[in-house]
Amino acid sequence: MKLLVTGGAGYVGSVCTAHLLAAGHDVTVLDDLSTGHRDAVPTAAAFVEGDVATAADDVLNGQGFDGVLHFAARSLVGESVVDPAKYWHGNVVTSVALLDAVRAHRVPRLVFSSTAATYGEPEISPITEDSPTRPTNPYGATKLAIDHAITSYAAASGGELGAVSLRYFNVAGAHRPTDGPMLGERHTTETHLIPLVLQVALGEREHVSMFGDDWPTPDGTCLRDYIHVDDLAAAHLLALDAAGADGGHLVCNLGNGTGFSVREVVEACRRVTGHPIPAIVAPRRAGDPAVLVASAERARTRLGWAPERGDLDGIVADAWAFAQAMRVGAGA
Ligand SMILES: NC(=O)c1ccc[n+]([C@@H]2O[C@H](COP(=O)([O-])OP(=O)(O)OC[C@H]3O[C@@H](n4cnc5c(N)ncnc54)[C@H](O)[C@@H]3O)[C@@H](O)[C@H]2O)c1
Ligand SMILES: O=c1ccn([C@@H]2O[C@H](COP(=O)(O)OP(=O)(O)O[C@H]3O[C@H](CO)[C@@H](O)[C@H](O)[C@H]3O)[C@@H](O)[C@H]2O)c(=O)[nH]1
Repeated sequence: MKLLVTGGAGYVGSVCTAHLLAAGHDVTVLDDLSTGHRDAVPTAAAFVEGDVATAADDVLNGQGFDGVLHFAARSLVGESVVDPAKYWHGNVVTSVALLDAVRAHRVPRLVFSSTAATYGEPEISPITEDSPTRPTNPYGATKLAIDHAITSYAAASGGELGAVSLRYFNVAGAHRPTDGPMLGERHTTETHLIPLVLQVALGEREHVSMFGDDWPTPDGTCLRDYIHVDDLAAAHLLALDAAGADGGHLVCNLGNGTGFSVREVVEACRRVTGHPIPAIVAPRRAGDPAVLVASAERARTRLGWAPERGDLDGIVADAWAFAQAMRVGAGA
């Protein structure tokens, strides 16, 4: 298929681009490099530097694209609380402009990066797609708004547009291609647990802070469902097929269905790196739910997806290999 990948210079988008290319698809990446990296775009992909809000229409015009995978977004929870305009414009306004371009140029498939943050504090665990959606921060609210917009555009298309929203839980790990450099998480402003813990092992920070040890969980630290980025990419390939099948809008969670605590993640990082990784207990982080674990039953039944890389040490080992490769690449 001829595919447009927005945000393909970012963490998840670059790994998915590598998988799409390996599966034989023809990929164009559209990215404004606001948080992404030009050298993360696999060389076999075409690259257009630009803002999705203003450039997507031109890129799609008359080119016969078979599908769009929309990863481009602002995605820092804390930043969304202090600067909501950046999120309502950068995520919602941008995505509506993309939907208009998809409709105008009759692109038949859309796969969207949604998030577990659309659910907010869950009432039951694991979280199914029928759980209440009550986001606790603007980031989650903007992603939920985009999901609603996609539902209405798909419904109004008379079957011309089929869409799948994939609600990722905690994406982690890195991609080891058979050729080319590793692809992984390389955020200038890093807030995610695993890369932060690994920065301690690299000697880039003295300790990791565990945000709260008095949560209602077995060891008092938060539980999250960590999913390997390669498993996530595999789901995108399946979602492309599903989006083309019968129009409409399908929403699927992507996670392993197992929660690991912050303490367990730190211990896994100690095992994998051999570094003692000092950890201190810090106050709770505002907006954090105690437990976020996915039921991915719908992705299994509707997409035929089965994650294969759920082992926490394996996920951390790939993230560690990537972190070390980046350090060597930077001349450290
Ligand atoms: N990483 C996770 O754990 C996680 C979890 C749930 C959902 N998601 C979603 O997955 C997607 C990818 O996340 P990521 O971690 O790879 O983030 P990322 O910041 O690494 O990648 C986002 C990419 O989009 C680009 N971009 C942003 N706004 C743009 C715009 N208006 N026009 C063109 N390019 C633009 C950035 O330059 C970057 O390359 C996001 O939509 C995010 O909300 C991520
Ligand atoms: O220095 C740190 C960083 C994080 N944490 C904790 O580690 C867990 C995971 O945090 P983080 O890696 O920041 O991910 P989340 O806040 O769970 O959010 C991610 O996972 C969500 C789905 O579960 C997605 O919606 C979001 O987009 C994505 O950023 C949380 O309990 C944090 O409180 C710490 O204790 N110390």
